[in-house]
Amino acid sequence: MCGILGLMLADPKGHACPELYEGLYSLQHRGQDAAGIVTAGKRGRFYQCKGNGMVSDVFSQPQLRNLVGRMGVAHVRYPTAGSCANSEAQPFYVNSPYGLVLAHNGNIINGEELKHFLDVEAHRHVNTGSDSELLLNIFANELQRLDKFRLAEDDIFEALRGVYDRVNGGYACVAMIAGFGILGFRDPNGIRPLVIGERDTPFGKDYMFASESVVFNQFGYRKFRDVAPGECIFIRQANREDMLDGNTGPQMFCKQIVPCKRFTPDIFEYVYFARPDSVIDGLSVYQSRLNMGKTLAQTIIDRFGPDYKSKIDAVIPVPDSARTSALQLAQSADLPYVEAFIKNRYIGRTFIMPGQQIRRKSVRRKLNVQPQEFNGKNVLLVDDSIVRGTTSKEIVQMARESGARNVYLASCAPMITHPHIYGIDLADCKDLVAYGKTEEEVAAVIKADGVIYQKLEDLIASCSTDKLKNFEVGLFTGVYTTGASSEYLVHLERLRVANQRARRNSFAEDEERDVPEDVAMINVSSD
Ligand SMILES: O=P(O)(O)OC[C@H]1O[C@H](OP(=O)(O)OP(=O)(O)O)[C@H](O)[C@@H]1O
Ligand SMILES: NC(=O)CC[C@H](N)C(=O)O
Ligand SMILES: [Mg+2]
Repeated sequence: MCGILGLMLADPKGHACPELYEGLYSLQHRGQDAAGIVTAGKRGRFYQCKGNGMVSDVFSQPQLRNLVGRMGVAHVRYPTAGSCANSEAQPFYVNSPYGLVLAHNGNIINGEELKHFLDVEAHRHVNTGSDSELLLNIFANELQRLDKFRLAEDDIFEALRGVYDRVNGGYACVAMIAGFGILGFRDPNGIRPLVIGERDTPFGKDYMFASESVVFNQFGYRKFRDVAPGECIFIRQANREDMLDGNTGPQMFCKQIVPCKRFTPDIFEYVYFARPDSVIDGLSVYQSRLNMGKTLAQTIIDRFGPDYKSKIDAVIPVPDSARTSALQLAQSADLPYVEAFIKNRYIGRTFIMPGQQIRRKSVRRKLNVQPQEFNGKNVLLVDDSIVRGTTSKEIVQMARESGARNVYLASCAPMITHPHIYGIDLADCKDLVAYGKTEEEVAAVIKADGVIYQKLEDLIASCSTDKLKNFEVGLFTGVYTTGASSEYLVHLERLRVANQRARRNSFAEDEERDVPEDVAMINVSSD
């Protein structure tokens, strides 16, 4: 679950960079490993700054000033394929044809096949282990095949048809074509989210693509909608004919490239990935989390029986993501809600940090207790999900150290027993605390007096609307929207184990230990 942005300003003298940079801060929760911005200047030249680190680490003011031009794309990365090397920071660039840049959120599940095709048939050089670079090269190859001196909108749509034919997985992408425009497209199942917003200006409309609608609020993009599964939206810079017609602003073209296969957005966006103030596929993430709290309250009442109030003295959220649901749970069950874990606002999300040791340490650095809220009490801790159990083990222990009598843990998500192939970097399903276990066994591992999970049907009901009925829920069931062969799952596991080893050794690829990783065009980040 990376975060992506694309921006085209109507003002020909405008600069997209400041808004892209600010926008990345609103998507920082989607990826903390790397960040990047590429803009296109007036003469079609690209300017880039990217590298490993948080948004605040990667960009300096002088570097940002060098990112000129009214259109650009940007990315924050949480690696799910390839490695954590600097050179895999996005957006990616290829010079041929036309000059292309792409930023991708998702995971491609037929990467090996694509790599073979690009090598043997398309003869395109791929420089990293990133699936996003494969995707960009597939797009480039499809454009190349059209063999046009200058592109028209329909050529882009035609090329994308080829991309949809070849690429399998979950993907939401924004791309930029030098001197021409920006585009956004989404996989045919709508697994990964993408929204487009527009804003009126004296020069025409500004257009912005974003992983989450939260970005639009801060910049005044009042009108926005989801990119449909299988749809591409292309925003073209005004050309000579437009100008002659008096249209100086960018022009928007929408095309359903392939029919929507099965509309199955990733339910984990609602559980954890997204910010509560975003709206994804028409459903407010905040509302879905309130719903989860309500249904989970009922499961808890059923579990503890009619005298549940005598068994639970306080409902305590595990900051940050569980807050909304926990508050609703407490209200629905008429139990006191207590903010007894205090979060250090300067520590990022621990789950998406690379490496188990740093994750474990960070839970303690991130969360601290108000001991009087635990002392002598029976507490119900509420988290949005229990994945590896890193957070749960620590917080249960912290509650006990503060004198809690009984410590129960409730999860807004059901038991996570399978890999999340489109968004979570998990090497092995044995790393999942619930893998092959019952609720009682999970409770024993995390040393809680009881663990209560949301039922899958309740989670689905919490996220369902008139238009949203089906979801990608493979991490709970092992059945994935796009299918996933056992070979792919083994491949993914091997890749991620290798990455974990590389991270431990703090370099990306054994044989390239002494080699500067970044082979890139004007890389302002290393200037
Ligand atoms: O069982 P685990 O492997 O620990 O993973 C689950 C935990 O990780 C996430 O928190 P995180 O700190 O990443 O983000 P948050 O501040 O948004 O809750 C999630 O909200 C759970 O608390
Ligand atoms: N989390 C993501 O969306 C990751 C995108 C891509 N698979 C990468 O690893 O860079
Ligand atoms: Mg959390």
